[in-house]
Amino acid sequence: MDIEKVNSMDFGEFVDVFGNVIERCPLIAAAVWSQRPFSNLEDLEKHFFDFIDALPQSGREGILRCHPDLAGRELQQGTLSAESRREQSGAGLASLDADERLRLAELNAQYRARFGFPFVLAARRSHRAAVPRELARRLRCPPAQELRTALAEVKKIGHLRLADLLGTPPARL
Ligand SMILES: NC(=O)NC1=NC(=O)NC1=O
Repeated sequence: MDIEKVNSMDFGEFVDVFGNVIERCPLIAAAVWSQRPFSNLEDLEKHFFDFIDALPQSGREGILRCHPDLAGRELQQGTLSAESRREQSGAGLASLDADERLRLAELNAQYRARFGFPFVLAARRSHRAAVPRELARRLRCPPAQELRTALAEVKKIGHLRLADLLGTPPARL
């Protein structure tokens, strides 16, 4: 899809296509639409990211809270968004054994209890062995730093989803 096609979209089509670039946050696409025309993918992506960066802390934390856990209940129940299911399965998280799943659930619960939002990581840039290791490492970070780290992961996920939608190779993040 080229940027001219994006710029020609009406509101409904734009939100249909880009509404889940940031997981379960169609509001962001709904807001970014009014910034058209976009000069290219980078410009479109910048508007998504600028919207996130301009939110108050409660809004940025809210974006994180819209993310399903990695290898969590939603993956088991098949209620993930298509994008999340592809990303989590691609990282091998759908084929964890019971012990691995339990360990991740425990770490996710500790993380959420400490920070008040779920652990978010760009699964396509990770793999099943690295997830618990990265979660355990980040669990020890100061909250302000961890909020920044988690949002950087949201942007990596958003970048990869936008690159898929526009058919452009993703940057090496
Ligand atoms: N909590 C998460 O990190 N969730 C996710 N990361 C991804 O890359 N896809 C997800 O659903």
